[in-house]
Amino acid sequence: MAGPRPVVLSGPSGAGKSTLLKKLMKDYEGVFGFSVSHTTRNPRPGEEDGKGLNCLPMLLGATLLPVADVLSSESSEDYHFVTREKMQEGIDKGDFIENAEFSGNMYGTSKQSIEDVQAKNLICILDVDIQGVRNIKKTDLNPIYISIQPPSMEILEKRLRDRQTESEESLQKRLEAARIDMELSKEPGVFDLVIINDDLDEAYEKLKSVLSEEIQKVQDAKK
Ligand SMILES: Nc1ncnc2c1ncn2[C@@H]1O[C@H](COP(=O)(O)OP(=O)(O)OP(=O)(O)O)[C@@H](O)[C@H]1O
Ligand SMILES: Nc1nc2c(ncn2[C@@H]2O[C@H](COP(=O)(O)O)[C@@H](O)[C@H]2O)c(=O)[nH]1
Repeated sequence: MAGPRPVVLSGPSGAGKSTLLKKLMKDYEGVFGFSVSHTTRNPRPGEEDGKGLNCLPMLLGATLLPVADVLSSESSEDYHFVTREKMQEGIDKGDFIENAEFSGNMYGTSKQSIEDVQAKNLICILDVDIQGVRNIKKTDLNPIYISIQPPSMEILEKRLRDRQTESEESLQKRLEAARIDMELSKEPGVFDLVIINDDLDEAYEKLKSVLSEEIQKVQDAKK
């Protein structure tokens, strides 16, 4: 039997992808698994190497962190943090389904990260930029494509500044990429759904609604 369809979440940095994802994974434990990407960017405070929310029970078991502490952390979906050399080596070997340069760093989805989630029959979530969306469209992954967009550039900038994770240089690069992303997301047929993340609860309801069929499949399979 075919497993649940994967989900690609895309949209400008700071639009709220991780925030929505964190809620989803908390509300539907054992339904979703995060595809942990590789990146050459430096870890932010609190980010751990190789941690995805699908690893939450293991993480809690290993470190006895209270669930609330883990779920309230800014980073819900950390990366495999690697050097450029290591990343390029993996790309050359064909280990990645897609990879891209974003804001001065390399990012990529390894085939292994998707297989790890799909082996557990979970809905595999990929958080990728617009280049990732384009490249995944050339594969046979067949995900549901969802774009999370901010209400405006001004609000996006405020959210990114308030998050306090970026240097001014990185912030400016992300805003530039956001302008392109916001234009491309308007192209018909690129995304199955574009959600404007203004009111968080409303955006979350829309996200849950578009995923309800796949959620049901996983829940039924567990019965
Ligand atoms: N609807 C909302 N209203 C107000 N603030 C929000 C909303 N959604 C998210 N935020 C805040 O905006 C900031 C950016 O959100 P988040 O980190 O989830 O973005 P992101 O799309 O995952 O970014 P990145 O791609 O850089 O990881 C966070 O500090 C978050 O708390
Ligand atoms: N093409 C890919 N894009 C990715 C991947 N993992 C994350 N991303 C995107 O990068 C930016 C910045 O992320 P941040 O964690 O540094 O804020 C964001 O838009 C993500 O969607 C990936 O594997 N491939």
